[in-house]
Amino acid sequence: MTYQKLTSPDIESALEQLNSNAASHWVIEDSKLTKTFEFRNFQQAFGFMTMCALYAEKKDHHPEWSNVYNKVSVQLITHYVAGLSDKDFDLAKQMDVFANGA
Ligand SMILES: C[C@H](O)[C@H](O)[C@H]1CNC2=NC(N)=NC(=O)C2=N1
Repeated sequence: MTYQKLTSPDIESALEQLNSNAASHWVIEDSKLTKTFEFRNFQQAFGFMTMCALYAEKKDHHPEWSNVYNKVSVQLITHYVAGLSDKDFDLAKQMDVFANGA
């Protein structure tokens, strides 16, 4: 996994692939890969965040996010390249896996 900045066409195809998975609605906002996850309650939301946090630390790639009760708003960007990289799409995909299992 590299810190290579993705070009616009790269991002388009990576986004299409990511959103082809069930119930996934990632969008690009302010050049960041974003999604708001909604859970049954705070416990489910925080469980999701815990799993993501451990994964993010292992991968050394961290989300910008905020939580209000059952909602977790996520913004992914690779600061190192001031844009998106494969690392953002890898983390997004894994977040979808954790959310569906929550
Ligand atoms: C030193 C360390 O590898 C870097 O600061 C990592 C840590 N986590 C990171 N997370 C994100 N989202 N972008 C980065 O550029 C980044 N850089």
